[in-house]
Amino acid sequence: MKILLVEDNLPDAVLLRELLRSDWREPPELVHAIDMSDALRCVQREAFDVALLDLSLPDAFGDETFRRLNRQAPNLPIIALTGLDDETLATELAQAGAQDYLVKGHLDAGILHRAIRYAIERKRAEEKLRLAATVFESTLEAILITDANGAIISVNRAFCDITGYSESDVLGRNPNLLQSGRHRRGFFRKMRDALGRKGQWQGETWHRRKSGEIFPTWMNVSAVGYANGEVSHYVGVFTDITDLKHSEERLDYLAHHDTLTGLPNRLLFHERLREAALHARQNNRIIALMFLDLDRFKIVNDTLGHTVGDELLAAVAERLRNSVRASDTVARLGGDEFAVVVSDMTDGSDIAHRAQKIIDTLSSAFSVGGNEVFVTTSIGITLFPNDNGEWSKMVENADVAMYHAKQQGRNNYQFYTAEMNACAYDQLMLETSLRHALERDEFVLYYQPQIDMPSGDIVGVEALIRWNHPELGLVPPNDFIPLLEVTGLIVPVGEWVIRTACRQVRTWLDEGHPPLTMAVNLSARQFREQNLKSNIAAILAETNIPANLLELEITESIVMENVQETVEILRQFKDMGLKVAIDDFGTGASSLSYLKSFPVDTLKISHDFVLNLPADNDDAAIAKAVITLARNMSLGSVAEGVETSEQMDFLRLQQCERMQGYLFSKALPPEQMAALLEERRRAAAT
Ligand SMILES: Nc1nc2c(ncn2[C@@H]2O[C@@H]3COP(=O)(O)O[C@H]4[C@@H](O)[C@H](n5cnc6c(=O)[nH]c(N)nc65)O[C@@H]4COP(=O)(O)O[C@H]3[C@H]2O)c(=O)[nH]1
Repeated sequence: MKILLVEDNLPDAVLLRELLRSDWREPPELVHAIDMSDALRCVQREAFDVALLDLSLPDAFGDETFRRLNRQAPNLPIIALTGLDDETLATELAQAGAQDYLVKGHLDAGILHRAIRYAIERKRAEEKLRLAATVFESTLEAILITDANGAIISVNRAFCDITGYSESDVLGRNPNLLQSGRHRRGFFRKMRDALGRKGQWQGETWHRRKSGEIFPTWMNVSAVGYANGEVSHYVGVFTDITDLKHSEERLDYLAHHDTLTGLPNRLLFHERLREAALHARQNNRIIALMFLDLDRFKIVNDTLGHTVGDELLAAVAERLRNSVRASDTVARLGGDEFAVVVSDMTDGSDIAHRAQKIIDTLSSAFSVGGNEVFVTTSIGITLFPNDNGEWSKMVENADVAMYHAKQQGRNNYQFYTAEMNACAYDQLMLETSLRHALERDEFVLYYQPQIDMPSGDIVGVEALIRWNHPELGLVPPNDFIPLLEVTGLIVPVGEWVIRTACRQVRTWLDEGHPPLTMAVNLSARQFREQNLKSNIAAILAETNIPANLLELEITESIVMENVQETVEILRQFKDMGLKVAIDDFGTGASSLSYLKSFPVDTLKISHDFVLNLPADNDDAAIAKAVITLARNMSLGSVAEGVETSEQMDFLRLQQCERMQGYLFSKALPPEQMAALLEERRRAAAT
């Protein structure tokens, strides 16, 4: 230990030196200064553990003596020495920072040693406190201290800066005034549990500033306890991590996206594909993966430069993004390779159509860097779960398929399996020619007579479409109606059917035949088409035929799809004066309670039930039930597919009102139907 003794009185100095040397295990090193100037020089030159300072020196007196030395050496513990026992001075000095006040006449070695030890200890403690206070105030982390009950007793400046609350706003209040309301239930319970168990909790929290703004923080809460383990305080320290979050989000975005096109990159693509496959498996859905490679990209890049190449890639990305549904993922896998994940499909029938759409979308010119550039694309397609049990195989399969597409002469798509390729090809061919069928006038309507029972008169006809394909010949409707539905072509074709059928009615009326009901089939899409009613109204006006001669046939399954909407549409038909028949009645699952609310006129018994009449008991029971039901509800009944006189007899016995089938006539082309009507007229006349 090194002590500075500042004493001008030599006998006092000798005495003090004696006292200091006695009883110490290791005698302290003593430096003696005889006045203030000497003392100031000493503290400037070297460091001391403590100073004993006489307050009456030749060049300084009283508290001024202390202040001067303290100013020069603020870290030095100073014990004042004086001959006076002056309480006022002692208090003044203690307030100014002196560690102790000793009266020279009353000193012994023990008192002196104790005073020195305490002075040094106290000074150290004071220093620590001062340091802690400085850290508390100057740190950039917000600090709040609560008592054991959670009432805030202190906050630092950073807390006020970050939260916008002043100290007086929060003193005595609970920290939950910072709560953002953004945490799930249980969050704060977990925090309390951790504090109870470990005395500490840290994690990300959302707080609310005084302004109401919510912000993220990284927070550390510690319980401060007494020796007996009881909690005395809680200390919360948090930093505002808004900026960090932004950079984190930015980094996350960069890690998952391609900077050039803004599309998901390979990493995110894999995540999305995995998610889509998982969802598909759980919900019995199908997903498709398309791999795309631009066919002539390298040439563009090499001849027009990388800047134009980059621009082209960005433009391709944009077109791709616009050609898929928002729920699908378009990703750039690198270079000129892109991928499309088509998710959530009930079947894969439409995927070839989508691939073709992408090819068409990319085939028009791109305007990049002042140039008109054309690119084509080769697409490889694979389906999950069809092609292979594992979704992880999809990338490999799509790659194989894409390679195959390249080999096939580029600008085309190929499925992973050969069967799908063949099927897609046929479908595409059919679809392409279907698109032209209407404008090329290849559709014709055939008419199948409906016979009234028991009179045997023709009271109506059902219009049945045929496609007169230049190479395939007469194509039956079941082969192309589904395709018309998928492509949306059913809407214009359906309109053509209604118009042609109504014109036919007009012609027959004009030719003097008795009015016949014209039954026309409506497909699901047509039935829910917004413009259907206005189109029908326009056609009726145009052909000038009464609405009740037009009977719209809708299958039972269509009717049951959206019952509420169905009732609404049927009511509108009714208001227009149209007739409505439920086709294939008994094959769907319509309940009687629904049937009552449907404003319909006729129930048609499906030929499936007529086929085995009267031998098949089940079919007989169904046919009988439908006819009885129709009669009880004052609806008409029509049996379809009547081929034999046994079938006819059975149905007639059940009082079926109308019949239709090969027994009477097949569906006939217009001229043959006209001839049949003419024949009937002549027969009636004779
Ligand atoms: N085995 C047998 N069959 C008979 C007999 N009598 C008639 N048929 C056939 O049974 C089908 C009756 O039409 P559908 O049940 O409405 O079933 C129709 C209808 O759902 C649909 N369809 C036909 N034309 C159109 C149309 O213009 N628009 C819409 N949306 N669908 C149509 O195509 C389906 C099939 O039509 P088609 O091939 O013309 O077949 C017709 C008809 O030719 C018979 O005695 N025995």
